[in-house]
Amino acid sequence: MEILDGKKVSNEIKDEIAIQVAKMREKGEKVPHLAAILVGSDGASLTYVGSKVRSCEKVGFESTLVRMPSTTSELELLNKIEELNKNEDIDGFIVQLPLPPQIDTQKVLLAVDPDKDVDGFHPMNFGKMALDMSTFIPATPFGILELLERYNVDTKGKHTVVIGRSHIVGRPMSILMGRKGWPGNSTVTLTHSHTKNITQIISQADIVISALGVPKFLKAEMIKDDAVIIDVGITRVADDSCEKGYYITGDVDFENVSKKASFITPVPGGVGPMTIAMLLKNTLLARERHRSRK
Ligand SMILES: Nc1nc(=O)c2c([nH]1)NC[C@@H]1CN(c3ccc(C(=O)N[C@@H](CCC(=O)O)C(=O)O)cc3)C=[N+]21
Repeated sequence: MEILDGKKVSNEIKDEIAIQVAKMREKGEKVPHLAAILVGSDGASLTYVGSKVRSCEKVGFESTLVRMPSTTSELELLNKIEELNKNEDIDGFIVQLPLPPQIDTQKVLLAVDPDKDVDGFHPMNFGKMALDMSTFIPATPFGILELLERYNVDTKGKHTVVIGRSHIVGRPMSILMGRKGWPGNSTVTLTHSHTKNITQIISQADIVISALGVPKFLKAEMIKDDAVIIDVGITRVADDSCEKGYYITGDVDFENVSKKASFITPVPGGVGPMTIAMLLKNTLLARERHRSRK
């Protein structure tokens, strides 16, 4: 069994990006600028936005964090998005999800200029991704493809079962694994809460991508020998004996499943750090596009 080490690969990617940014600086070029809007102060969002800002500093990007109170109205947020859309110094920005209930998430994601949508959530980018991948691929699916590629995981003709059909992971992942090319050319089953006989379907999978958010949902007896396991689930479990007062766990019962799998991503240290690294890659792409237009 081989660990798909997201922490190691994300650091390699950040080192590669840092070298590119240093060259831009030497040539006196503008360096990439990533902004994030955080509405409210949800613990997990603060952690993730924090690591995004720290990663920007590590690779030499400019970064801007816009904090807005959890009482922010939809109109106030839409106005802020319009401001960032127009701000030529900002190459890409994200609106950290989830948003408070008074704000319509779909409306917000549609308001982001697709040209700055480094999350790849805008329908325009989703459509292009499905066509020819010529644009921002959502960071988590992009990170999974990168891991499969770096570890040379065979996906051609394999049966991939995606568990969970979220807009930001499950649905794009099912399209990307079924596309022409590698990693891809896989036969994909997208499962969800209405899927019948889900355990029977999972038992046939060569590759399982679990993006459910249900701790230890995937048990060893559910998968076949040598399956490739990608754990996207990241759930915080309160535990006072832990330093941070919680520990995080994935959808996969890692200890037992790893005894049967051929490849497996750990949580933490797997898909999570890759999400950050690929967001930086998308921001670099945005900068290169803006520079070539000048
Ligand atoms: N507009 C938007 N874009 C996102 O990409 C986005 C989002 N909203 N909302 C939430 C999800 C989740 N997400 C993660 C990023 C990093 C880790 C990560 O670095 N996890 C570490 C552990 C971090 C910890 O200690 O909790 C790991 O898995 O090793 C996890 C999850 C990005 N998301």
